[in-house]
Amino acid sequence: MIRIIIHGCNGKMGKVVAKLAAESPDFKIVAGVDKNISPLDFPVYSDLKDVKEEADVVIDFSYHEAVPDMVKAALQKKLPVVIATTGLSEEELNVIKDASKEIPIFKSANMSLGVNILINLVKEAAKILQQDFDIEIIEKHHNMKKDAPSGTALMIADSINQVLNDKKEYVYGRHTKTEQRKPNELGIHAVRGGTIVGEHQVIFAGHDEVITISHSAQSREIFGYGALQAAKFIINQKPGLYTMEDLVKKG
Ligand SMILES: NC(=O)c1ccc[n+]([C@@H]2O[C@H](COP(=O)([O-])OP(=O)(O)OC[C@H]3O[C@@H](n4cnc5c(N)ncnc54)[C@H](O)[C@@H]3O)[C@@H](O)[C@H]2O)c1
Ligand SMILES: O=C(O)C1=N[C@H](C(=O)O)CCC1
Repeated sequence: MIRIIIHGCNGKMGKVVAKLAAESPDFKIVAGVDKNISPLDFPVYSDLKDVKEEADVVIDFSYHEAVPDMVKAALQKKLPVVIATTGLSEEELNVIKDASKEIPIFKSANMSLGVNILINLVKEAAKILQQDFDIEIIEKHHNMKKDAPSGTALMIADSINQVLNDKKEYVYGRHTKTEQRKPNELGIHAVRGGTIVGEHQVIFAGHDEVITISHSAQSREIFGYGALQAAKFIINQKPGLYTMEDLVKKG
């Protein structure tokens, strides 16, 4: 049985992870950490460094500013970490990279299998269509989401640039009255409203034809399930920074 500490346990995703873990014989939540220490079915602390329970892994769905201290505490405790939180700054990402020299860290802006398959399809399409098609990404999420654009939209954009030798320049939420679109632009647009779980559309627009590759999350459970699979994977790895690609490759 894998013993888990949930960082961000009182949030929407923290609660989904706790529910899925409680339904499985493979996982046990031994403690939670949140700045909101409302009681749950397991002990809740305000800081990972104060957690007394023995654990095998930390799963983090919290807020970008909370991630560096969480990673430093995991490093002290020599605990592997699964990071799902998005909106991380360069500085925060560097803390993760440094820590991954000493502990195994899994990080993905989208824990669903479907989005990771979408990324493979988008990379292939981008290679084939790069000359004649403009690429734009539209993402839609619920009105409680703090970061925009989504971590997933940025991950998709980066994967396109990876196969196109960094030739795309990101343009966020385009608004102009004087300038037309340049061919090297990659537009990224964020919509926020209601309870939308997560929608990503990658649009390849050519002359008189449009190809759209899209993913629609129908529940938060797909992210929670993916995070638990990532926890199972990361506890057996050497120190390093791992992604969904490593998990999918392993099968
Ligand atoms: N990678 C994925 O598949 C995926 C899926 C869904 C959400 N997310 C990301 O996960 C994060 C959380 O999403 P959510 O919808 O659960 O948000 P949420 O706001 O519902 O929950 C975040 C929780 O973190 C807690 N928190 C905030 N600051 C903290 C701090 N300094 N220390 C400890 N706890 C703190 C909050 O109190 C809250 O309970 C977001 O960044 C979101 O984009 C990622
Ligand atoms: O609900 C959120 O917040 C989500 N965030 C991730 C992102 O920013 O890409 C994944 C989808 C849900």
